[in-house]
Amino acid sequence: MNFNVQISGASTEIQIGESGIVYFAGKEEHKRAYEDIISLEKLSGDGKTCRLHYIQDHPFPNHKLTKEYLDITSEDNVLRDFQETLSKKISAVTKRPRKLSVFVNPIGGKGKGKQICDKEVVPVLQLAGIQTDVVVSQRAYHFKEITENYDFNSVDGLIIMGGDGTYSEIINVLMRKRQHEAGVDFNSSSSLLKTMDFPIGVIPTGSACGLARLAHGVIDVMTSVLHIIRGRTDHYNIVGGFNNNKLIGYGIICFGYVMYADLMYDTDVNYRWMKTFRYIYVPFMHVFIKPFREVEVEITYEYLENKESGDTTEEEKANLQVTKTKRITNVVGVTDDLDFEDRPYDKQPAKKDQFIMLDYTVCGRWAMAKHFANLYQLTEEHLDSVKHFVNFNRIKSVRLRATENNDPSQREMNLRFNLDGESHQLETPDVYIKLFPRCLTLYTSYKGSRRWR
Ligand SMILES: Nc1ncnc2c1ncn2[C@@H]1O[C@H](COP(=O)(O)OP(=O)(O)OP(=O)(O)O)[C@@H](O)[C@H]1O
Repeated sequence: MNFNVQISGASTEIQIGESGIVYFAGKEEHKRAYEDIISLEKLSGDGKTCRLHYIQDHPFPNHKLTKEYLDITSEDNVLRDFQETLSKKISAVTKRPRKLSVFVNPIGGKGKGKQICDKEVVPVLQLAGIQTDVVVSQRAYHFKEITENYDFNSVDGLIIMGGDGTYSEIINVLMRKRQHEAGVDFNSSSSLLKTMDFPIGVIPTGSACGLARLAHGVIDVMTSVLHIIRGRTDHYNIVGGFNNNKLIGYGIICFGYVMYADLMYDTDVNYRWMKTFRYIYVPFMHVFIKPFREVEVEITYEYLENKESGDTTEEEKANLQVTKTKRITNVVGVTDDLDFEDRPYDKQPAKKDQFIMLDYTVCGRWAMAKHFANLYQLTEEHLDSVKHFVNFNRIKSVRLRATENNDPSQREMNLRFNLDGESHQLETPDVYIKLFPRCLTLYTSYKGSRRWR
């Protein structure tokens, strides 16, 4: 089926294909997939001018998606038929959600979450024919309560607007609910978790939005909205933190122990009075002023079984677990097997179900500061250069147990553990972190490298 229209005053034909439309604008042929067509909006009262809103991909280097438009004129009945045909194709060919709940943290980041929701998010979703139910939190941890009680059966998915703290708070409730409904004992680290199929869209309006970057390759509100409109989904890892045979929580982006946990605790509790200046002062204090705290731990890394070989012996399996006792100053882990910046993306090995963890032994202050500055880029070359104090592993679980050979006055501190920026107090200084691969479903069509910058 074809439609005769004018684009920029020139007559042309829009062809309706299986997966998208094809038309000429000037001498150039354009193809637009149905998932990239936001809508055809009527511009003039007589119905003879319409605006085709569509999604434009900018894959490299910024990975952004932008919202563009094209004005089309024709007879009103032609444009009406074209509009109807497009709507039917979009419903039939794409997985565009029909209704979404939008949970907004109004104080995250620069405190603009609600304005961004009203001005940039909801209008574009409406243009794409997606209904929304906007819920704004009134206080800290309000989303825990809201998520417990909200009827998610009435929507196709959930959008979360905020930072990692908000994503983590809500996803933790949803993951527990999902396991509870399926009769899975989530407090047992050996339970096989049920994947959370209910799709979530993350829109970055907080100060740290690692999950949005991982899912979309960029921190950009419009890019996230347009990924949601495309309706495609992908699976992401989570880690479970366990202590004393209980689940502490699920981590969606990172975890930390010793320096990282102390630093986050100071930011949250001891130096909150400094307001935003604490985000500069507390890291500075931990790297340049406070003595590095050493904790002796028994640390058990569990490596991924070599699936390719198929016939792994019992001895080889046992060797996939390595236990060491060492004095560490810091532990930082992320939920994914991130890509290295200095390795071309197409040369990266296929993604495996494992996560990256760094543990540190004592080093000089400048070495640590330089390392943190370089870590942001995550290059193999850099990690090779700091091997003398940073131990890098790709693992599927880790157990960290502070031994009895530690200063008793630091016992309380050794009970601090951090998941996604949230401070937790352990009951015993013994934490087990396990990867649950691809348990989270996020709206995204991004296929590029997974990085933290
Ligand atoms: N209306 C609210 N008032 C106060 N706190 C809230 C409100 N809504 C959510 N919160 C809390 O805000 C915290 C931080 O949110 P989030 O991480 O999304 O934003 P952020 O700007 O990245 O935060 P942070 O400054 O902690 O990095 C969450 O723990 C959440 O419980």
